[in-house]
Amino acid sequence: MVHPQEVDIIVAGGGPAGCVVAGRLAYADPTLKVMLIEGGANNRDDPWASGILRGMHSSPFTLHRPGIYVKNMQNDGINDKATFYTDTVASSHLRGRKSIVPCANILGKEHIFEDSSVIQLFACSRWWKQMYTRASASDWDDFKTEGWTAKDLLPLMKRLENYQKPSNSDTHGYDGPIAISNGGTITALAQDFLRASDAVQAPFSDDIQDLNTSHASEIRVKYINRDTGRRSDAATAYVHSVMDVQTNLFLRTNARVSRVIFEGDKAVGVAYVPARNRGHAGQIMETIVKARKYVVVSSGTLGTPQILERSGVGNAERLQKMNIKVVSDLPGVGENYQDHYTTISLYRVSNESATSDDFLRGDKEVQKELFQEWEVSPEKARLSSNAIDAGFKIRPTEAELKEMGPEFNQLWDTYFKDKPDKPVMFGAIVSGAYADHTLLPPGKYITMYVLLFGSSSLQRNYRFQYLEYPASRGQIHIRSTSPYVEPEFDSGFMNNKADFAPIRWSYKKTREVARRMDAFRGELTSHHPRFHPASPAAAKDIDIQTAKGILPNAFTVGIHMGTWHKSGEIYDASKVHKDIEYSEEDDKAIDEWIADHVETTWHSLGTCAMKPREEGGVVDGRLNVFGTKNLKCIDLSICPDNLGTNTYSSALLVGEKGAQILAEDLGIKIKTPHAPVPCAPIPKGVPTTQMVKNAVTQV
Ligand SMILES: Cc1cc2nc3c(=O)[nH]c(=O)nc-3n(C[C@H](O)[C@H](O)[C@H](O)COP(=O)(O)OP(=O)(O)OC[C@H]3O[C@@H](n4cnc5c(N)ncnc54)[C@H](O)[C@@H]3O)c2cc1C
Repeated sequence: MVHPQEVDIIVAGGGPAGCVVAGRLAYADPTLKVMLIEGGANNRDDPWASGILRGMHSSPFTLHRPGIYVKNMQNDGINDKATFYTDTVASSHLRGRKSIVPCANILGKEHIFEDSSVIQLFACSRWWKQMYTRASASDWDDFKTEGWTAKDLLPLMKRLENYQKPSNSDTHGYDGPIAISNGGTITALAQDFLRASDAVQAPFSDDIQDLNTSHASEIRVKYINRDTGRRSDAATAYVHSVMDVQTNLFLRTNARVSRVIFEGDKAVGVAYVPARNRGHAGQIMETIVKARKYVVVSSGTLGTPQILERSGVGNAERLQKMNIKVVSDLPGVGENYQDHYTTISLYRVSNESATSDDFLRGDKEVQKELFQEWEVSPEKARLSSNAIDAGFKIRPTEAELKEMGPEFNQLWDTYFKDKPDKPVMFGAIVSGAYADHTLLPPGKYITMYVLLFGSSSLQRNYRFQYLEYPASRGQIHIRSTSPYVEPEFDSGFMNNKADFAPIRWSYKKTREVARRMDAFRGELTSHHPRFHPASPAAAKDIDIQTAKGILPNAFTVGIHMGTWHKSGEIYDASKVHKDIEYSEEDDKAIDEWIADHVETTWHSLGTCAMKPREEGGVVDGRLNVFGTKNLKCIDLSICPDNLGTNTYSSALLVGEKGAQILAEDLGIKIKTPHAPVPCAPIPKGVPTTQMVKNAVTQV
């Protein structure tokens, strides 16, 4: 079908929030013409976008299979499912290193990763993209905006979920389009992790995503449909579902929105360009689409401010330097960038442990077995999970707080202390090495993945932090009117020395958990701090007995670097572990390791903040861009404050809230339940893209 040149609503950007807005509005009113314009490819029928629907017989790698996610994270110059934003500014505390923030570039954005729901960890966006966590109630209350408290938002949180796990909490929804479950098989290592977590005072809970729990462990919950074993992504759930049953939702992919078109201060359409500028002798060839009612910019924390600036909405002085006509002078556009920190450390586990290592290494026999398992019973297959099956949220104890120093304690007192629902750290176990397997010795691994919410540099919209650490605010701005020119990006990453303390704490804490696991067989020394060899804290690698089990016929086990490797102790099931004691020198080694390896967590938010205009705000509580008409921003860029969570659920929620607001403005009603989500099982010979839930039974 030829797309119309004029519609009622244009949604620019098909990440999770954009998919929700476009799908909800189009389904609410079949007479409303909605166009969704996405810079990346369509995830439907892409065998490598984990999370999509696809014929089951075309390739052993067809992937809506959550276990394949890592491939979408490769920064190899070929993978175009992600955009990699590199800091323009090197961090003063990372020994001059620049950080990279990946961002999905595909419909449903997952989570090219974390949607970037298609990419999420192992599923959408970042390999973590499949991970379901939710912000604490007080995170939303902290927005201090009418209509945005946790209580206001709870019905919308429920509306988006098809929560498939038993729970005693009444905060979940059960007939929404996004399926949430534990995924397929839960590894034995996850249970081992939970027992060990309990030993470090992080007790088990059946639901730590209830908006209030901040210190407990759980079996991890993911954006995976329990019945089909497939990734549950926003594009499939909200957009493809509507396009299967109605004709008023127009999807344009591989199209980059260059700017919003204004008549005076009224948004009346957008101009877009091809995603790749390879034709027309490099000239910029724009296509214009008109919007009769609204233009919604949903291009994410990194994309939305760039579109606004190219359209004349931003800091007037900055725009005038590029000869851009100013529509609204909003100095807050592109400012207030926030994120989270992440570190990972690798541990050896027993040779009998079930991990994803052989599969990820490319062992053909193992791959065949796992793919076959998925074909036969995807609902319980190992590939119907990202192998991140357990995790915890925690807060530091009094003693730990003391050790973390005065700077962190200042943040604690201001931000965390009186809000007991806020965790400081989220930790999880990956049953396998999240690492390049060509660089690892043979054997079985677990990865301890840490996500840190309690940092000063990245939670910089607290007034005391502004005052105290003005250099640490992140920002993203255009350098040119061309949509093809990379922006100027300063994530503000690790520009505050105080951030080392909580990251150091999180390394020590997860190390104690790993050491208490039954499967623990040592630390992969290359993935730990370089402690002095004589320090009692020095990492110890695999014990000789386990090493011999890996290569029983080898002659070199135990020989290393012209000397003998520092072997770990042989496993002793009855051993009572004492916490490792660290000297000042050990802490220094940890800090150097942090400086070299800490990364952002791809939880970008805040660059078009919802707060009063005089405080640098860009949108009001109804998501209208100040100084314009018929223009809204609906994505995580609108968050004025940080959210202590993997942010996909929040992006979906902001999408639901935005759809609700627009429906009210338009005088229409959101329909629930949403259109039937295309789903498996897919009978042989039936084109999968046409399948909807009801049709399955008719075949
Ligand atoms: C690799 C990775 C893994 C992740 N894993 C998880 C996870 O496991 N769990 C979790 O909760 N969160 C995860 N996240 C975070 C989560 O994906 C994001 O918070 C969420 O996607 C943000 O949604 P959004 O709608 O605000 O914007 P985005 O997801 O950024 O979507 C914006 C969309 O707009 C498109 N776009 C940008 N500019 C333009 C333009 N000019 N024209 C047209 N289109 C444009 C982009 O291609 C993108 O599809 C992950 C993120 C990444 C990057």
